Amino acid sequence: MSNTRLPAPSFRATDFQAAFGVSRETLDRLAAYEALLRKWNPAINLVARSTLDDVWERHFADSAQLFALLPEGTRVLVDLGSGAGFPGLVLAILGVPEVHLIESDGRKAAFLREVARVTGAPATVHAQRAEQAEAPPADAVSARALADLSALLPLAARFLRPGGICLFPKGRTAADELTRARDSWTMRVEEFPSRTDPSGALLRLSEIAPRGMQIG
Ligand SMILES: C[S@@+](CC[C@H](N)C(=O)[O-])C[C@H]1O[C@@H](n2cnc3c(N)ncnc32)[C@H](O)[C@@H]1O
Repeated sequence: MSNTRLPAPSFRATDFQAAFGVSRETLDRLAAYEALLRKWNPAINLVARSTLDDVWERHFADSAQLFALLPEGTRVLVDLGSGAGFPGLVLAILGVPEVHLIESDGRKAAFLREVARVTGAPATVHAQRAEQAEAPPADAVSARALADLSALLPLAARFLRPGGICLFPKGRTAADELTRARDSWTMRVEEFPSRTDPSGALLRLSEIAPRGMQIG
């Protein structure tokens, strides 16, 4: 995918295509996803109504920008607290081969299954809490807007293979969350600017281990 800056405002499908260089087929799958989101949202509140007219930027582009941060050869991605599918389901549509979406709300999980069915995305939905769900060892774990880093890391550690990485988009609290998390965890931290949230940061964490334990 190319890495041009996002145009604004009124960011639409054509802008998404220009920004990420995706194929016509991928764009069509995302358009089908958007249509389902609009259809289901009034009944089950998948995303804030105020963001529905801005899905291509606030949700699709915000998720898609993580694709370029995945290590080469990433096969299995586990997305925690997927909600309406951000970022995990977008990353499956963009080409991650095996994505596991973990979402404890049964109605949201049903929506995720329907989007995966309609778009053919390689996503398996687990209608369970992340504390209980099982998935194959993950090359990468993602989560957006689920929890503070100190709560996220033990959840992510349940799924990560040795040497796996975490991708967490964070808002302006990123630095404070990192400081607190470092009390209990050692990790390599890389921070990238968010292309959709000027006050946010994309955290890529690797070499993650509880303090006092050797890295696997
Ligand atoms: C604030 S929403 C964020 C959804 C999505 N990641 C996004 O950014 O749009 C958090 C989601 O996580 C789910 N959730 C909360 N705790 C969870 C847990 N322990 N395991 C799995 N899902 C959980 C909620 O049902 C909700 O859909």
